[in-house]
Amino acid sequence: AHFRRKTHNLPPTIFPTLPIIGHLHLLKTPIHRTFATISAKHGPILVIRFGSRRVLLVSSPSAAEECFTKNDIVFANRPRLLAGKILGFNYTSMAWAPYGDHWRNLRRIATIEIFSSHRINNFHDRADEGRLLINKLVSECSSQVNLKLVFQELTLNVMMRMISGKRYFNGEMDDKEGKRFREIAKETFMVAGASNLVDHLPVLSWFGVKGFEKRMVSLQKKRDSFIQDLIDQSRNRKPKDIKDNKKKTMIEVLLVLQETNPDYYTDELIKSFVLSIHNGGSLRGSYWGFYKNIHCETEVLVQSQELLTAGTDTSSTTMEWAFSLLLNHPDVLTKAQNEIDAHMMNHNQNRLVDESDMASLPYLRCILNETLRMYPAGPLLVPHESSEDCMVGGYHIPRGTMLLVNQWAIHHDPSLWSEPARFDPERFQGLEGTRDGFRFMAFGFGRRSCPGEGLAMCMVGLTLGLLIQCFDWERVSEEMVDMSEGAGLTMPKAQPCVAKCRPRPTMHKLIS
Ligand code: HEM
Repeated sequence: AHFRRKTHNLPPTIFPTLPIIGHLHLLKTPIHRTFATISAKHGPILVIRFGSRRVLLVSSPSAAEECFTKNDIVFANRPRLLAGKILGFNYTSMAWAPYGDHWRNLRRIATIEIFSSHRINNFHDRADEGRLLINKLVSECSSQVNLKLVFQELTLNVMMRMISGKRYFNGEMDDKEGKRFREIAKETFMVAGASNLVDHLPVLSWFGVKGFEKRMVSLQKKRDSFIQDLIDQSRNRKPKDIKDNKKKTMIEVLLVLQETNPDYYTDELIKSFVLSIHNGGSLRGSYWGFYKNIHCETEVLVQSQELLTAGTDTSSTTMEWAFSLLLNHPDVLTKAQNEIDAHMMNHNQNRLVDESDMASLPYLRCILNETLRMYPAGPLLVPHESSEDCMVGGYHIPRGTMLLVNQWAIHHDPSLWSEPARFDPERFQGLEGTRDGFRFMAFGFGRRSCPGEGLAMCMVGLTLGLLIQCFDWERVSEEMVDMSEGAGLTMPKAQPCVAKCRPRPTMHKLIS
């Protein structure tokens, strides 16, 4: 059943709404699919309840457009969820900060000091990580390659090199510090796994919730002290690095700012900044735990996020989906290989692709866009919250409403895409960039959209380009790669992508 509350002109809702938990009982994983089914039945603008929290669920381009254009400032706030309090440094990190001066300043620093193309180009070498990856694959080629691990380690190395100049996987850092980092990463996975409780909602007890909170707090302490150590080390190294402007790490950039304004650029701020950057896309939560929190208020939604694995999570998951699609569509893989070969031939060059080639490889970009359409790493974006009353689709939306934009539903709407379930990179031919109005926006839109977009596209594009250029790839058996989505809000693959590769004969010289 479905009705409209004419009196207040609120959007339609759905029945039944249960006491305390609201509509939480309806939520089955993968949650973006459940929401898409609900919206297809009841409409693209709906109000549902997560316990006491009012949630606006939007799943059409025109409604999304209204939220992120005329109402962009109103929705630029974030809801205060438990994870934001604990992992988001009491709501001071970029992703969790309420809309206001502090958030604006973080975004401004990030835009200029971290994500400007000048900085992205000068941060510690992603191409170098690419080459190390090729070496690793050449030596592992005889056996099957677990691409999930390969991509996770690569993106962790890239992000940590950018942040602190260090790499922690495969190589030099097999010391105490590397071990500590890898342990934190592992624990993050465990906490993430343990808290994926949506299936067990009815049996959750207050103790379960408290136990989880305790684990998050303890994990956060370890991350905090890890980053503090990195800051202290950088502080000791600083004078000589400052001169070498090009090779400054992110921590060093922030330490220079600390000198000019120590009261604002405290170590706390640097830590929250580092973690929210590192956290990258996973702010939307690599998973959400929904619980019935009987004890406290009637707050029932807890969004959790990974930190140390997370900035990497969105990018590495995107790489994994892209590669799985390519393994299942060898014709597309060959076409991408031909494009890279032709590009090199046209320029009379015999070298590995680098980021500067990306603009000349439109088909590779189509593959990325089509991957992000089918498997957007933030299928529901990150939750927003309205800071004032506003109107969407002619409905009245009260202040304090949490906004979820189901971009997965928009990306799979058959009235917007022909055969949405088909992998068809050609459909993006001619599109420059990563946005197609409001029907395709894998990085969000407006003030709160992803600041890491440029970096992510470089990192994912370069990695795929190198692997396609250097190796021939095959599935491990006749069977197609399993494409099921695991439980979680960053759209993880249920099964890790495993493949076989062989260096291409024409590339032997270059990669040996
Ligand atoms: C393929 C990779 C990625 C995808 C698909 C992605 C997507 C997104 C999306 C959909 C949002 C939420 C937008 C909204 O709230 O409406 C977001 C936010 C964010 N992303 Fe990304 N992202 C990716 C990679 C990264 C990387 C590599 C970084 C950092 C290095 C990053 C940093 C952030 C931050 C800090 C926010 C929060 C911004 C704010 O609240 O002001 N992302 N991302």
